[in-house]
Amino acid sequence: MTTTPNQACDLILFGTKGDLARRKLLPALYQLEKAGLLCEQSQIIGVARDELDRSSYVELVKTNLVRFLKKEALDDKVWQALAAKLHYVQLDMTKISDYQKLAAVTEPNKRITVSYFATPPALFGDLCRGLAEAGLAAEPSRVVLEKPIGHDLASSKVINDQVAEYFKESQIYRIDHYLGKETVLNLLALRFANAIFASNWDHNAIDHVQITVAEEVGVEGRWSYYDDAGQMRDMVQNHLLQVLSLIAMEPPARLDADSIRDEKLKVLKALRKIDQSNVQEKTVRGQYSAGFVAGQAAPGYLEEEGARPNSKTETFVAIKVDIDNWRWAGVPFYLRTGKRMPKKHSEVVICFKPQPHNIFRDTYRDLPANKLIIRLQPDEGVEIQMMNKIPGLGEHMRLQQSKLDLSFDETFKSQRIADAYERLLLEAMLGNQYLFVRRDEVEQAWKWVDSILQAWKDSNEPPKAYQAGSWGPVAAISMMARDERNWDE
Ligand SMILES: NC(=O)C1=CN([C@@H]2O[C@H](COP(=O)(O)OP(=O)(O)OC[C@H]3O[C@@H](n4cnc5c(N)ncnc54)[C@H](OP(=O)(O)O)[C@@H]3O)[C@@H](O)[C@H]2O)C=CC1
Ligand SMILES: O=C1O[C@H](COP(=O)(O)O)[C@@H](O)[C@H](O)[C@H]1O
Repeated sequence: MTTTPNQACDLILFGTKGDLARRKLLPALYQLEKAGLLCEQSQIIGVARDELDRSSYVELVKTNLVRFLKKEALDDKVWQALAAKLHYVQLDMTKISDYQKLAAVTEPNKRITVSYFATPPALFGDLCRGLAEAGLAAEPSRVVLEKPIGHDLASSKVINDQVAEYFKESQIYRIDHYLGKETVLNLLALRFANAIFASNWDHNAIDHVQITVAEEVGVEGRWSYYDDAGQMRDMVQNHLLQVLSLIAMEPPARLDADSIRDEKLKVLKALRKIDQSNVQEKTVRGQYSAGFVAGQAAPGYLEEEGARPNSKTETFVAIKVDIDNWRWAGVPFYLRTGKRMPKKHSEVVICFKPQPHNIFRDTYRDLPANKLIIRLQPDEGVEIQMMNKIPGLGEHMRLQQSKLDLSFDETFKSQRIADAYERLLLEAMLGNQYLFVRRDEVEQAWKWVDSILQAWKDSNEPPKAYQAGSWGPVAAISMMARDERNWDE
């Protein structure tokens, strides 16, 4: 796998004035420049509808960077190097003839064209056709597609077909930004570079798994997009199922894109169907009402800016997932994700089975089982909860639950944790597909999710209310309690 920026690219940022480009992509490119990871000959070509000359675009990018570079001032030397790579092309993405304008700045014989679609997916078909007509679709050019790839299986197939008309699968990079997160990538290291876990990673040793992705934010001014999507499409169909797949997959033969993606796909195919017959037992959907988050009053979902009264869109989902294969027989994976929860907090908890025989039973009737806690964000790290003897004479074997805590901050002090988009942009420019999602994965995930969405629709039940600043509806706690378990908090 290549790890140095030895390929010169024409990186075309379609939607360069949009929210994603401003908040994430341009700051990520700045960080790559700062780390010396952009090839000197590369160009970054912003594309939008507005008439702008190059210097106005450069100024605009600078203003954005000053605003969105977290906790750091713009370094003039880095900025100059980045600014030298910037170009701007005005075009209407729905007008195929407009794409010829790209010919003035791109040079596919000299640099690999990497087109990043930071636009609504409804434009992907036009974008592909436009690029093809401008001679920018032939190999080795690549396209990077932002989520959502569709609204359900059928619409996702339409988008994938439109793209496939002009680009081969090996040219297509579907973003799931969770795959670019340091801690999500570390799941591969944790599982496959440590024999201690490899031999304990199945139904013999593990009782159940919990995956929590809690967000403190609400819908952040995106009500109309979000109301159409809901937390299931926005977070579960992509991010949570990708994390679940990495936790549950069989060891891939190699660290290459298709070896990993083949194994993830097998997990997705093994997910037990949830439909009308079991949706009540296996899922909880919630919607936040007004409350307090981090000490601040927070409006309910229906009082957010742009809200439509009576919306039944869910902002919280909990699901008990069964994976019908040999490794995970009888080991439920509990997923939960929601907006306006008490804090931003994402973790995977591997809850091991208790000891088969308790020699401390005279003093400790139930010994707490071991837990492996993988903190995805913030406060990234890995923790093992285990029992220890409290040092001391006299008293007979007093035990205490203690933890081995590997905090990334502490352990890798001098290492900055890169934002997911930095890694993903870099890998796309280098041509490494292993952190991007293959078409069959996306479609399999939709197939599973569609069945739940249909069952919810058929049941016509409104989502259960939970107060902003809480951990979701009581029903999510009851779902665990029915199995005599509880969420790790
Ligand atoms: N924002 C985020 O945090 C995330 C976004 N995404 C996805 O990324 C994509 C972009 O999102 P976001 O940046 O928020 O969206 P925005 O609406 O903020 O930006 C979309 C951009 O596309 C441009 N555009 C739309 N139609 C045309 C057209 N016909 N011709 C030329 N330009 C056009 C818009 O230009 P103009 O300025 O002229 O309107 C705008 O700059 C979406 O698919 C979204 O779901 C995914 C994850 C997170
Ligand atoms: O894709 C999305 O992700 C964000 C959460 O991302 P994170 O990196 O902050 O965990 C979510 O807020 C957004 O609604 C969704 O579209």
